[in-house]
Amino acid sequence: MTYHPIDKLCVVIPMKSPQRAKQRLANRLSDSGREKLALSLFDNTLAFFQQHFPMLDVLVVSESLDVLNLAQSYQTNTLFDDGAKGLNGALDFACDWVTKSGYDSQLIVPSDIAVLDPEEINLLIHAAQKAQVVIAVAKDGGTNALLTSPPDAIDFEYGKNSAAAHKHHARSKQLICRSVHFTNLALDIDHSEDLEAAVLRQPERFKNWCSCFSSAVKEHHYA
Ligand SMILES: Nc1nc2c(ncn2[C@@H]2O[C@H](COP(=O)(O)OP(=O)(O)OP(=O)(O)O)[C@@H](O)[C@H]2O)c(=O)[nH]1
Ligand SMILES: O=C(O)[C@H](O)COP(=O)(O)O
Repeated sequence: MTYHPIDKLCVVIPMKSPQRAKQRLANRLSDSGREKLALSLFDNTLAFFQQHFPMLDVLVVSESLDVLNLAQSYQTNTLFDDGAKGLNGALDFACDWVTKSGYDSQLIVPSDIAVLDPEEINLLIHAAQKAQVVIAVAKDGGTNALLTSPPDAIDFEYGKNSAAAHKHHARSKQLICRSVHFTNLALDIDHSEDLEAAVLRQPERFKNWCSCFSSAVKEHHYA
């Protein structure tokens, strides 16, 4: 098995405009609730990398100037993408920036992971020493982290069952690919059940969105 050292790594965080985020929660949260949830998860992601991985450069790609301003307050690099080509288009644009800026590797982390765990990120980076593509699989078969060396090792195909699609791309290019299943990294917040799972892990942090929870969860945690 080839040893593939990680030298210069850039973390890429895509974030759509909060106004159009968390659509799958539209039947459970008000518009301002969805916006606040998206921004709170994004802010938590920025704070996490600043606190636990200050040695890593971060790039935020978004069509929202408010999002890019918030990112700059955490001293990240920022890239405006108009969002016309969706998540994959924004990531192609970001990947181009990362490659041209001389990074050897890229770690894409969406801005809606409920609980980020430094140990899991360290394991992911460690796995990339022996694989050009490392995929942290989401609870629904999506891709919740994607570490590629070089950054443009594979095409991005985020969407339904993207973990399998990314694995397929890596295999078809004869790249070494590792899929990992981490408890925290698997939980991005898409549906109300995901918020319920998040509250079991961090009740205080997620209590503001309890209007979204089933009454059983509310009674159990906030009686
Ligand atoms: N820059 C950018 N980021 C995006 C775009 N679409 C999605 N994202 C980000 O990609 C990650 C995964 O997004 P999704 O789960 O598809 O979208 P979401 O807003 O979290 O939820 P839904 O609206 O319910 O799909 C989140 O960090 C989003 O903010 C886009 O068009 N541009
Ligand atoms: O992981 C993906 O491919 C996209 O982010 C969509 O997946 P999701 O349904 O888990 O958000």
